[in-house]
Amino acid sequence: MNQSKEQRILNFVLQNAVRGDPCSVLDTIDKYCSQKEWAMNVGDEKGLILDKTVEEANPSVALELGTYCGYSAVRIARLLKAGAYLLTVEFNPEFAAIAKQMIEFAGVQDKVKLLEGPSEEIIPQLKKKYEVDTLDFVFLDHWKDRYTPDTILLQECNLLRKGSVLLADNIIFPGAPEFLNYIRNNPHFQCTNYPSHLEYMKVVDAMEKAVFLG
Ligand SMILES: Nc1ncnc2c1ncn2CCCCCNC(=O)c1cc(-c2ccc(F)cc2)cc(O)c1O
Ligand SMILES: [Mg+2]
Repeated sequence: MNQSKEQRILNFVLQNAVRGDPCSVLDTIDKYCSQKEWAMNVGDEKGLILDKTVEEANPSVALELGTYCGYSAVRIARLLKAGAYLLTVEFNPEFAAIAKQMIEFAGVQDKVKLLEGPSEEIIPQLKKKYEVDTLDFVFLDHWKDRYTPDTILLQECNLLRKGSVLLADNIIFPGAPEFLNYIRNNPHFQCTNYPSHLEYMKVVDAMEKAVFLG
């Protein structure tokens, strides 16, 4: 059976990146996806915005919705302080299997917990099953029409605290207009827009940061 694109990306990393070196894994994925096959990793340009937001938040507990091949999980985990960890949620079992191998090859597996399933099922389990108190940082990069319901669900489950930082990908392309309207008109969030481009393309995109005010 011929390989999936995600399997080809992983194989290119296994053959060309340096095991245990997260930056080499990120650079190798970016090289493959900009030169050979486009894929929906956050990429190098928006990745810099993600880096700065994570460094500023300096989270003890981070959540990612939408793991895909693990590019942003590696990107976030490499910046986490000792004892801090990332929970990343992936709906698609094939993607989750690829991401698991990518995260292990990069050597960040001790900082990352990969949870398989739909976000709407996993989020309500975070406190009891995964022993989360509150989330310091949340990266939204899954189905764009899940950004709003899952942000509401995070609040309903008391998973946000004063100062929790949300960062959403693809605000312009593919777009999350309903989320933008919700979050920018919500007095409990302080929003900042970061103009950028769609990964590996000249197409305009943006990220939106939303700090929970309690
Ligand atoms: N735990 C969970 N719960 C619910 N859904 C879940 C999930 N875990 C995963 N998913 C399912 C999300 C599948 C991927 C989401 N991301 C995207 O759909 C996405 C698409 C593009 C794109 C751009 C231009 C194009 F021409 C085509 C596509 C770019 C991006 O940066 C994207 O993040
Ligand atoms: Mg994205």
